[in-house]
Amino acid sequence: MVKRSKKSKSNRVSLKKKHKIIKKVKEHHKKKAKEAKKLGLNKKPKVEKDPGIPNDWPFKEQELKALEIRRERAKAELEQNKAARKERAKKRKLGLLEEEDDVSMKKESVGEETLPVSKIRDNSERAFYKELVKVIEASDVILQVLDARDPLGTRCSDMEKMVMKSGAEKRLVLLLNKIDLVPREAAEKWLKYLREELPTVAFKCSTQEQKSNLGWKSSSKAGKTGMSGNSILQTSDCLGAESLIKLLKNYTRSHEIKKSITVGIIGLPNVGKSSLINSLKRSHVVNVGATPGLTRSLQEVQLDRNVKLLDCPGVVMLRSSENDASIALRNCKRIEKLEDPISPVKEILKLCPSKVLVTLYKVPSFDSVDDFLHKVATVRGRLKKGGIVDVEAAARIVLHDWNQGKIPYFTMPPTRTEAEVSEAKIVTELGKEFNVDEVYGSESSFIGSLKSVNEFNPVEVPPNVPISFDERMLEVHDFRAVFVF
Ligand SMILES: Nc1nc2c(ncn2[C@@H]2O[C@H](COP(=O)(O)OP(=O)(O)OP(=O)(O)O)[C@@H](O)[C@H]2O)c(=O)[nH]1
Repeated sequence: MVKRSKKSKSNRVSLKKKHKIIKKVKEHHKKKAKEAKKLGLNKKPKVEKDPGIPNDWPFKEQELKALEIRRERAKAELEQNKAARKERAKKRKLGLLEEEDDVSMKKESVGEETLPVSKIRDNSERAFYKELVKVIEASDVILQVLDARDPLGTRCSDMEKMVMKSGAEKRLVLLLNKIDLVPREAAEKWLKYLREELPTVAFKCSTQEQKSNLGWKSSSKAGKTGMSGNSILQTSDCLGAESLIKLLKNYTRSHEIKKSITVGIIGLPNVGKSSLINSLKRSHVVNVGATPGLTRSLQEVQLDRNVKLLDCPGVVMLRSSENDASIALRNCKRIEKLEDPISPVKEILKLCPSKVLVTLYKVPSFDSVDDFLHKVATVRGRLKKGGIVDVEAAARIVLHDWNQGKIPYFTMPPTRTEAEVSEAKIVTELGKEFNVDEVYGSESSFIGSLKSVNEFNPVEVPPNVPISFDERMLEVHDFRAVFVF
């Protein structure tokens, strides 16, 4: 055996000693386990076994059958709920289900009497209408946002009447939004036309995605640097914010007694009300999206010490009896909810030269709306099960493009009749309150730098007439009656 040096500090031991230790530890554990067993310490608690139905019970057979039926029923109910959930999720994905429908489902589950879906939608539209009334009531200045592509078609005469009726001290201002989508000639003519009736400002909302620090393009810079039409169209910055704020400040100053004002923002769905608020606030404070009806209730945003903004939902019951397609083309209905998306596309084909659509969708020439949609569906790969082309999906794509400005179009103001000319008056007093000359002067620079018709060849379409509310809603809600809350 190797003798260990007395100086060595190593812990190495001989194998004999190591095995002896292992053996001892094993014996110790064994002894402990034996003792624990004796005391009953490591016994697992016994699970009470279900004795089941005693064999000698006379009704055992019937009871087993009833049990089986109950089990089957519970299983079927689970399956049913699962299928209903799947169906609802599918509908929600397609945008066919509203929150109210969910509410009705919940009510159904607790056994309450439920309303038909159409009635629920009616009620939701009335709720939006009530929000609109609240916004008008609470505001000093009401900004009606119009889509510059079709300002008359996105004007709502009933909303304007509501403002007029709600008080002599309320002021209505028009805001021509999305000017980046129209040629300079149209923007200028529309501004002149609308300014004959009401103070009107031109605007382009910021379309930036970031949460804060949304850009503003100063109107003076746009003019001085001679920004080309191209750069104006490409910039995602907001244009016209300075002029609008100047206009509001002028109004605040002209009413010395009143230091702060509330500005209600109203307009048809999708004209850009929420985008306007975000652009002014320079951050995403309210939700924005290409879906009409995104804003569902009144929202308050404090712009600064003197100005409070109120965002209003745009969906109200609109008179759609004469032409559903025209409502769809004004971007007032959810495209996913349209029962017939093909009719509005038919209208688009009537308005647009086929050359424009062939180039835009990269399809061969077509001879009918069905042919066009078949070709679009094939090019875009919209196929149903079994490889059948999905014409409706193609129609929805075209409608989206129309509403988002991918199919460029614009309108020109109609010539006023003699009666209208005498009616249309520049409300000089109103103009003074807002000091419009100063404001209009500052915005002319960026209007001048918009693209001209020849530069991007948009399609000129006839302007629509202003839209009204559905009479059914007006019957129920007399304006004065609704103002009493
Ligand atoms: N090109 C362009 N698009 C804009 C402009 N302003 C808004 N949009 C787009 O228009 C769509 C609708 O904007 P929203 O601000 O959600 O419209 P809204 O009026 O609040 O809509 P509702 O909530 O349905 O009442 C969005 O896709 C915006 O990006 C603009 O000045 N130019």
